[in-house]
Amino acid sequence: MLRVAVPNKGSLSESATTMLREAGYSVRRDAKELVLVDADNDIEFFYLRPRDIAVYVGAGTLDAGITGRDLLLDSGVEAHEVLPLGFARSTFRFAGRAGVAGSATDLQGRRIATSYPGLVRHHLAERGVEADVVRLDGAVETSITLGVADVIADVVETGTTLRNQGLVTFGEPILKSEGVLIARPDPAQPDRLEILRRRLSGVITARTYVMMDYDIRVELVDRATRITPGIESPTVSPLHDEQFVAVRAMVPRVGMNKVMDELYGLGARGILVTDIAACRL
Ligand SMILES: Nc1ncnc2c1ncn2[C@@H]1O[C@H](COP(=O)(O)OP(=O)(O)OP(=O)(O)O)[C@@H](O)[C@H]1O
Ligand SMILES: O=P(O)(O)OC[C@H]1O[C@H](OP(=O)(O)OP(=O)(O)O)[C@H](O)[C@@H]1O
Ligand SMILES: [Mg+2]
Repeated sequence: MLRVAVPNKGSLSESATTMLREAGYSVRRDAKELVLVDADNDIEFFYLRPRDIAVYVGAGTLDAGITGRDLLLDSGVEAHEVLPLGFARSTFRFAGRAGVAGSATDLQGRRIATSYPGLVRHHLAERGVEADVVRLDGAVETSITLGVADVIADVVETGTTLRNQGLVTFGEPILKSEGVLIARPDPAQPDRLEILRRRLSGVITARTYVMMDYDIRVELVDRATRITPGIESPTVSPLHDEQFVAVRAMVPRVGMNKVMDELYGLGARGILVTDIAACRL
């Protein structure tokens, strides 16, 4: 049985659970449930604190887990990203009062508050900067007002929290993060892990693409399929009226209306879009 860690709280939790449900796995119904066996799929889920997940996977106690890229790198454990999952997207950045610093190299001897000391120390060490890293659990943005730090390094999504504290980012982003599936470099059950990876990847594809169908005159089918090339190649089927064919192709959800406009302009009719419930490419 594959043993997999799932975030039980925070920004990753709901999206991770939704993705597992869409991938056909059982998910817990009660937030007090910490372990869930999905016997049908030969998998056992452990609901853990997001920060602890990389630790369990790195130690080999669990085969795989869903966590944030920033949390994985901060932990410094020997586990690697198997699949980026596209949710809980954020950047990890330095911030402070306007003008306090322009880049990481201005931070020599300064106090930096963060919940990700491993990530920050590594970033500074790479640049030969020695600074005083102050580890805090959260609400890091307040630490400057309260006088325990000169700058912070924290997760930024919309930037609202920073703005509310009168802070601005500076320097290059330290990291771009999102939810990721992680595993040991030499997983104990590679075949089972691959099934999990493929199922989650299928959910991402099903969310990213729609299925588009339309009818087009035979002589225009080459031009039409250049607009909708599909993944491998579009399906072209004969119609009862031999002057027309039906075309079916996967199209990126983003921009699908533009594609429909172009097809209609070319003469396609009966253009239909349907959601993809699940897929394996
Ligand atoms: N506002 C946010 N937008 C997107 N991702 C976020 C945000 N805040 C945290 N994250 C991501 O969530 C993960 C952190 O997990 P954590 O449990 O600390 O989440 P959290 O939302 O900060 O939880 P908590 O409510 O306990 O503070 C990291 O991968 C981080 O990048
Ligand atoms: O750029 P924004 O959209 O404002 O989001 C970023 C904020 O969200 C997270 O905080 P969270 O709410 O998890 O609180 P925490 O600091 O206690 O973890 C993160 O630590 C930032 O503070
Ligand atoms: Mg938080």
